Amino acid sequence: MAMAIAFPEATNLGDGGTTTPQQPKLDGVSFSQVKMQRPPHLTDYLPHLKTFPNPLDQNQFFHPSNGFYLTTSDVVLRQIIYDLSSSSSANPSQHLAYQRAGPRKEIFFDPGHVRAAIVTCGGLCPGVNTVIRELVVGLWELYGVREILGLKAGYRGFYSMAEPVALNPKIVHNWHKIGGTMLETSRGGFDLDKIVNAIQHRCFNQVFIIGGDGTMRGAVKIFDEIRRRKLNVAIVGIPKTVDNDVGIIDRSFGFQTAVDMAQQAINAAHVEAESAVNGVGLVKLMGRSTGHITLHSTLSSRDVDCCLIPENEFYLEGKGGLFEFLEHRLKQNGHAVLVVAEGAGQNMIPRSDAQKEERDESGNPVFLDVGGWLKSELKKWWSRDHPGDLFTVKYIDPTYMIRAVPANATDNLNCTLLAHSAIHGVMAGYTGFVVGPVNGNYVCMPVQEVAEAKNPVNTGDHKWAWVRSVTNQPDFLRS
Ligand SMILES: Nc1ncnc2c1ncn2[C@@H]1O[C@H](COP(=O)(O)OP(=O)(O)OP(=O)(O)O)[C@@H](O)[C@H]1O
Ligand SMILES: O=P(O)(O)OC[C@H]1O[C@](O)(CO)[C@@H](O)[C@@H]1O
Ligand SMILES: [Mg+2]
Repeated sequence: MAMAIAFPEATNLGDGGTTTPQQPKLDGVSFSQVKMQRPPHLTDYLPHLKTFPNPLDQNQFFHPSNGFYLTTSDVVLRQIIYDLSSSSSANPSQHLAYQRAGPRKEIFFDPGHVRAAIVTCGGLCPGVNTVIRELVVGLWELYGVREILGLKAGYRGFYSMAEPVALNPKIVHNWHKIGGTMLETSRGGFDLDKIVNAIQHRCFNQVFIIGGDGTMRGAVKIFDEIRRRKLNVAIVGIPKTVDNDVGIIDRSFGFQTAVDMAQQAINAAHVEAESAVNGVGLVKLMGRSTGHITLHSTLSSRDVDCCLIPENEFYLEGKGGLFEFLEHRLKQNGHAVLVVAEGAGQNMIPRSDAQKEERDESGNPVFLDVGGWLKSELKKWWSRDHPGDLFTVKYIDPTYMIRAVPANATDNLNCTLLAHSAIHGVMAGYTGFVVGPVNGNYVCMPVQEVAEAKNPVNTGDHKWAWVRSVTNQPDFLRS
């Protein structure tokens, strides 16, 4: 259950500020223990900015009701799970809270003078085009913004020769049905000075940055430099990661679509394995440092015999190893399905010194193909231990097929709410922030905090325990 609490009007909600006049209590939690993770605001360094009434007041189709506009006292608690035995160390002494995302009665931009920029960075993810579409339509329809520019091909689009594209609702109207990013994306090309100079020279005053963990680390630097130069420019990040490796938020958009798409590969692997004598279906799924796609695909499919993720090291030979497990499973069922995340098992794959150093343009390590390596190890093992017996490994690597698709309905809705959260937040003067769902409610969080937060699979929790009991796979803890 979400715990969005409306405080009585707070007197001091500055960075780390926590005081409220009446110190109310909720189920034994004193509000004085709440620590606001307040997003930065333009007035932190431009204290005399003018405010404007929210144009939603004048919207001819919609009349804001009581409570429609949020204030600084509308917050969402980060933690909603507690152990009521008071001595437990699971309970924090302070409760982190984020500002709820949504429209504010007063805004800090004259919509007629807004020049908004949208950029997409990093790998593709289902729903990127939906976010762009909803940013454009939302800025245009809700606030009457008319200058919206799409930058081409990631961060380098700020300063490259490619001219930004003028966007309007007509141009973007069916983008939510298209996979990829119509603005194009790229890795690398982060040149801080050139980017911030370009923001100044092109007179952008709202910058919407859609990207993953690397992109958010870049957004922190852009925000810091904008603040250092005291520019009236709001920066907002919208987390995009098919791997679901960004922390704090419940889930990143596009992730569920990717899990849906992965089912097709797992089903095919299952059919191939079942139709062979001693058949193994092997599927490799995306997940550089986190195994969320692999884990969720395993739990959704129920045809998976073993799920291998980067957070849980595995080994092949000996007691409790993968080969011993497969030996039993093949004897029992005649077939088995393995699903492996691309970042799993990387330490076991032999590689040259040059391969160890290899990085992509953004500085991410380049992985070797764990699926291809596993397939060859499985074949070696079988011919060594069962010479002459039939054995088949069918390896399926759907790679980009799970992310180069339009978002499903759930992800599309998430994209819409994210875009609207970003627009309302920026209009309200927030900057250096990221929007996302926390405990089911959309919030504005400091970009610095999100850029530092990771989201590994917790192999100590019940979800991973459930994977183990669904598959009965070994825990790979050498005894
Ligand atoms: N520490 C950093 N500082 C500044 N810029 C960065 C940093 N890390 C990455 N970037 C830039 O952010 C952009 C995207 O980074 P990256 O390729 O790692 O993808 P990402 O945003 O993490 O998305 P994903 O991993 O989900 O595809 C690139 O332009 C890269 O140069
Ligand atoms: O080949 P590209 O476009 O660099 O992207 C591949 C990577 O992007 C991701 O989808 C997201 O980081 C990873 O799962 C994958 O390793
Ligand atoms: Mg990344």
